[in-house]
Amino acid sequence: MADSSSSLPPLCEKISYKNYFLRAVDLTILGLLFSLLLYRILLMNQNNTVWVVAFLCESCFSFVWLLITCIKWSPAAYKSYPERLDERVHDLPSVDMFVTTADPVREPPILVANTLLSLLAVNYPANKLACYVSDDGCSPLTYFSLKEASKFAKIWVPFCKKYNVKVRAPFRYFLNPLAATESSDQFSRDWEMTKREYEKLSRKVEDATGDSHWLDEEDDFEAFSNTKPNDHSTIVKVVWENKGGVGDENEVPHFVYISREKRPNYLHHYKAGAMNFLVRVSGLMTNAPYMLNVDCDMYANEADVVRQAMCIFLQKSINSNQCAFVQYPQDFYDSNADELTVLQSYLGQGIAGIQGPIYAGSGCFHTRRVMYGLSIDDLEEDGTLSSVAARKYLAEKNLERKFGNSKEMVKSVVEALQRKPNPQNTLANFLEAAQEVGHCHYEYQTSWGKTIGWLYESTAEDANTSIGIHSRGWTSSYISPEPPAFLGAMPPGGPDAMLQQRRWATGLLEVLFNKQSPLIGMFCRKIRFRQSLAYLYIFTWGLRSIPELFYCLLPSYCLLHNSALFPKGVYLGIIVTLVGMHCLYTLWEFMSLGFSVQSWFVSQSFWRIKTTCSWLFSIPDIILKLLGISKTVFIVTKKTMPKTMSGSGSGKAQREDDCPNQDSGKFEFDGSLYFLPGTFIVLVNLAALAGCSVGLKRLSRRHGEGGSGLAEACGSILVVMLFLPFLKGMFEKGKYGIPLSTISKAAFLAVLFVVFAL
Ligand SMILES: O=c1ccn([C@@H]2O[C@H](COP(=O)(O)OP(=O)(O)O[C@H]3O[C@H](CO)[C@@H](O)[C@H](O)[C@H]3O)[C@@H](O)[C@H]2O)c(=O)[nH]1
Ligand SMILES: [Mn+2]
Repeated sequence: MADSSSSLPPLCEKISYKNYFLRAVDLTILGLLFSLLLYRILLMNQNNTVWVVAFLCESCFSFVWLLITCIKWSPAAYKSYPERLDERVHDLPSVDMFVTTADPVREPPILVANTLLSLLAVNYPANKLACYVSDDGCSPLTYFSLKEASKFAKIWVPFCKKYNVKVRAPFRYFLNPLAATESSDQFSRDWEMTKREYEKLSRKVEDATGDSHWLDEEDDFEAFSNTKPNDHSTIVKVVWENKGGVGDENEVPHFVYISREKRPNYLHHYKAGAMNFLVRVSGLMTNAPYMLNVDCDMYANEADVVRQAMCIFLQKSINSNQCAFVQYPQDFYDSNADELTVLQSYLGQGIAGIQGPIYAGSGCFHTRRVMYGLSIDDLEEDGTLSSVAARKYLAEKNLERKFGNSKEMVKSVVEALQRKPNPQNTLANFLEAAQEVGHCHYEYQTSWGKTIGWLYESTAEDANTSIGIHSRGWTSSYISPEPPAFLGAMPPGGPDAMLQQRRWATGLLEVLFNKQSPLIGMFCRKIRFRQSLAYLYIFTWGLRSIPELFYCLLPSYCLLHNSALFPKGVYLGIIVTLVGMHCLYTLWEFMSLGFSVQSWFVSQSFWRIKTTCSWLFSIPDIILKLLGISKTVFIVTKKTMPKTMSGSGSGKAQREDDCPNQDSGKFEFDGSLYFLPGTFIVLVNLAALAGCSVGLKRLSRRHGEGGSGLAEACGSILVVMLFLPFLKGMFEKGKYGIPLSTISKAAFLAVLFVVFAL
């Protein structure tokens, strides 16, 4: 498809950055950590258990830093040139786009509708696109909203394409007032009309939310009567079919709504199960070679997203046949995830320089054939199936056993594996087959979720599927365009964020202990060694809660017990330099991406809070799962439609300025157990500091005799500063205040701790 003559400029370039200064900084920090460990070993027999505990914690931190240094060593990213695509590629490949939603209350249907509209309107021939929305909530309201949205799409899509609108999610676009200067009469008329129509759509959805009369009035909703989210038959609705489309500007791509069968006693595998159903239905209907998937809140913020990804897949010179997926970073329109953005930017680029970024669950283009289980060795140079692979995959018996007992499905898999272009079909012809592949028992004893499609056995289906792909030898690519390609929402600091972090940490630990574990793959699979280390870094997030928790308690324990935590004399310099360098380094990372000092501080604090308060719970979760006592669950994160956005801009500025949040950085609390460890840490450190200011004389007298001193007191102050949201929370009321019950439990534990330490 792509013209490979080398005289033409490339569709994309891989940019590798080698920064020797940063490498030196990473190594210096590592060196300091190792000298600290050495110092502890040398003085081990003169000191007590605290010394050993500190040594163990610091060994964990050093190991993590060693992993980080390896990951960041040779960062890379891709730059694509979508404007060159048309002259180079005569026949663009088709792309199936998937959106998953699961709960009409936690995921407002108007938000899902906006994501859908942004995808339907991307800059790509409409006859090459199809959008499938999977609704695990089986909600007539979601269906109604999406159906109305698809009617509005007939106005919205041509409007976006005619005026080359930048942001194609209407709720975002219409926040900017019409600029009087640059608009023609025709444009303002169209703009006003489109805005009115969007407002009508929003109102309809809002009205329908409170009232379900319309449900009984239309036959179309019959499929939803007497259904429960966890008990209903498969629903497949071809809402809009782009019949005989030629890809012109006024066309709207196909749009199909699906909801797989659910029964109370069946495992449904949450999002991974939904994704596999999406793969099957789209395989039957359109069978595009590439599949984009986004979470329901992550709208396309850049009209060229599909074209940019295709630049990577179609560029011959960069081993495009080996690239399994193209991942865009997850960016957010609220400022609740600055720390995640920074982490993605540095670690993401680092991993991109090894074997390729980790699939993050949203904003990713996958290759259908790879999802059907192919390994890198199954392909010839030119991308066709090798004869061995053809025998292995295309035998009818094998196909049915692996992909399930549907003739149509097997046929579509064969076509996909052989890269046969799909003939233009009428989507409605496949309704029956689509119903069949949505049955609860369809996947029974097949390879779905085991080696094919999105993999089960972890609530972090993204990382789980990702390591599966890299273990089969594939690479992946990372593009981070400006403005960001997709924007979504993150919950603010509080119970929802804790819940989400716990699910991530538990899900990642599940992969560490399943058969995909990087610990096994490192030696016997086609995954690169440093790539395994990158996975190891992420999968061990949950385990890090233990040393972090201990380290937050150590300064206070030492103050109370009057024993030394940190080295004495000139050796104290090791700790001081370490802390200082780490602060400056992370601060630089934040500021060079355009974030403020305050955002850096809030993130440092949030990182401590999430490890000790949320990730900590992933440990009992995983133990209970490994013992077979309980299963892990996927609780959907609550998403809210932002109301207070205005102005325009790009990139980082666009994210923050548009979302002025007076309470940003303010932590929310409730009575859940998540907030007990944090409150306990603050109380214990306050008690130690209070004790030490009362007994200051004792402190200074003992100084130099191996007891605690100023360094331990500073350590304690630092911990309290990092847990500042908790300190504030003790004096606040309402959702910003820590409930009395949590404070009393923490106080009780703190008293025990003090008595134990004295
Ligand atoms: O049973 C379920 C549960 C969830 N979802 C969908 O999965 C997506 C992600 O769920 P969300 O609650 O937004 O989770 P987050 O923690 O915000 O998502 C991150 O983490 C998940 C793994 O834990 C990944 O699947 C996501 O892509 C990634 O953005 C949403 O579109 C949901 O509708 C389903 O379709 N079915
Ligand atoms: Mn989300």
